[in-house]
Amino acid sequence: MEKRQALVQIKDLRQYFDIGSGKTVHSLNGINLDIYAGEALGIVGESGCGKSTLGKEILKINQPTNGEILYDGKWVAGADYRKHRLTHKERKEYCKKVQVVFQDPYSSLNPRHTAGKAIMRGLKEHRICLGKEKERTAELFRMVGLPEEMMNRYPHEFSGGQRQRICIARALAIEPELLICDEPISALDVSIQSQIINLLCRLKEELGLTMMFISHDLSVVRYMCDRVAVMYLGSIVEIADSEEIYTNPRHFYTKALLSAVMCADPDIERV
Ligand SMILES: Nc1ncnc2c1ncn2[C@@H]1O[C@H](COP(=O)(O)OP(=O)(O)OP(=O)(O)O)[C@@H](O)[C@H]1O
Repeated sequence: MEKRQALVQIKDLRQYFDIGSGKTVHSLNGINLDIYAGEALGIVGESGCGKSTLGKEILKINQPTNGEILYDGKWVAGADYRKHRLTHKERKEYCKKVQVVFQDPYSSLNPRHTAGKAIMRGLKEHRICLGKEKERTAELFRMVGLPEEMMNRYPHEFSGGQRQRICIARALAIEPELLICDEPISALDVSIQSQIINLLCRLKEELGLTMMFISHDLSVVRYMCDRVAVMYLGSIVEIADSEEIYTNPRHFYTKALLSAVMCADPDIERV
């Protein structure tokens, strides 16, 4: 069978942070990972194992210490950035293809901008629906389950769940191919977490999105994702289809994660 090319190819990615006094944090220790078009890939692992750092590498927020990231077969990020330098246009095109929804919807929104403006800015920046930004914003509001009349409200006038819906609409406004969701429900009230999960599942299907879903909530990942990568101390220790991971975990850390909550071994030196 012909091997399909991944949408995102991550090759030997390392991220070391110099934190002063001669100390270095090894956040990513040689990640090799493929993300396929149309799939929902879960990234799980306990706090501090490098999940968000991995997302930030794909978003080009961090500059990797080693390794590279290819998107659609083309270099987009890596340690060797001098050799591959992206033009402004290429960088902008890439940023359009990959969008993010962060954990805290409140700090993700500018308190001085109405929800409508937050979305219209992105449309204007990327010249999407030129001249019809307002109509498109209203459509995006409806798409995420908010009445369009709410466009003129400010972030503090929304509930946490509604704010996260605005952040999702803002990300989708740019018409991304890959949506990185970094703990999108962990700051929300338990009662509305499932609403946001259902919304993300529906939008993924409707829009044919590829999704990277970062979470420490294993049940949510099982529900949402086709495949799951388990991270431990900056490395991926196991990756498999969701059901396989949950019914037949192979790595000791995956088993531990599933059976209970386990602390990282304090004897393993990270710093
Ligand atoms: N810019 C930075 N400078 C220094 N250290 C950093 C930086 N970013 C991340 N780290 C460190 O890298 C490690 C991994 O952090 P990361 O945020 O990726 O973990 P995580 O798995 O997403 O955790 P959580 O689930 O709590 O969000 C942590 O030890 C963190 O302190």
